Amino acid sequence: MSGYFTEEIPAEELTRQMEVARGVGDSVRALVAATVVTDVDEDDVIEAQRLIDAATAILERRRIDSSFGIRFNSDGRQRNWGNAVEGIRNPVAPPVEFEAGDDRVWAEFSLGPQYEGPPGLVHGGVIALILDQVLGHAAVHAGAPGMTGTLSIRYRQGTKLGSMRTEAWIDRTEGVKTFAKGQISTADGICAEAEGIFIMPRWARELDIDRRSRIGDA
Ligand SMILES: CCCCCCCCCC(=O)SCCNC(=O)CCNC(=O)[C@H](O)C(C)(C)COP(=O)(O)OP(=O)(O)OC[C@H]1O[C@@H](n2cnc3c(N)ncnc32)[C@H](O)[C@@H]1OP(=O)(O)O
Repeated sequence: MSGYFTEEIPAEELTRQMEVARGVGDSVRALVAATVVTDVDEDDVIEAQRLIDAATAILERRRIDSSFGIRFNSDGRQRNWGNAVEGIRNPVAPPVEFEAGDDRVWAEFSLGPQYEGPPGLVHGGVIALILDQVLGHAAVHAGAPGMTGTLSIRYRQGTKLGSMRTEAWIDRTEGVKTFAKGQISTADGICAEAEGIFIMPRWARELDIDRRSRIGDA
C-alpha cells in the first residue's frame, strides 16, 4: 500500500523541522479559531483575508504531489503530519498527542470553537474522529494494529468545548480482529464511550512482521 515512506533525516534536523511544522500548524489553528469567533469590522476581515491569501500563495510555491502519508525516520520517530487527529502541521487536527502506559493509551487536549456542533458542545462527528484514533492507537500499542472495521459510539452527555481527556484499551483479540474500548471525558464525567473492531487487512497479512506493524500507524 502506498503512502508509507522510509527516510533518513538526522535526529537534530528532524527536531528542528518538527518545531517549524508545529509552529505553522499552531498559527493556522489559531487563525481558524479566530476566524470563527472574530467580531472585528468587515474592513478588518477583508484585510485579514488578503494576508491569508498571500500566506497561502507562499506555501503553494512548492508542494508534494500526494497527501503527506506516514514517514518513518531511521531514529525511530515517525512523521504523520497530515493526520486529521495527530498531525502537527494539519490545522484540522487539535492536535491530540497520545501517551502510552502498560495497558492503555490516553491524551489530554482541548477543542476550540471550530469543533462546535450543538451550541457550546463538540460535534458528534469530531467525537467519533478522536475515538477512532485513540482506539486505533490502543490496538497499535498492544501490537495488534488494524484498520477500523466497525466503530460504535454511545454519546452519554454533551461534550463541552474546552479541556478533555480520552483513553482507550484493548478488550480482546480474535485472530486478525482487535476489539478496543475507550471514552472521552470532561470535568462533567464520561461524555462518550466507544467500542471498535480493528482488522489487519487481507493485503497486510501477507507482509513481513516489521512492515505489518506499521499498518495501524496513521
Ligand atoms: C500510532 C498511530 C495510531 C493510528 C490509529 C489509527 C486509527 C484510525 C484508523 C482509521 O481511520 S482506518 C480508516 C477507516 N477504515 C477503513 O477505511 C477500513 C475499510 N475497510 C477495509 O479495509 C476492509 O473492509 C477491512 C480491512 C476492514 C476488512 O477487510 P478484509 O478483507 O481484511 O476482511 P476479511 O473479509 O478477510 O475478514 C476478516 C475478519 O474480519 C471480519 N470483518 C470484516 N470486515 C469487518 C467489519 N467491517 N467489521 C467487523 N468485522 C469485520 C470478518 O468477518 C472476518 O472475521 P473472522 O476472522 O472471524 O471470519
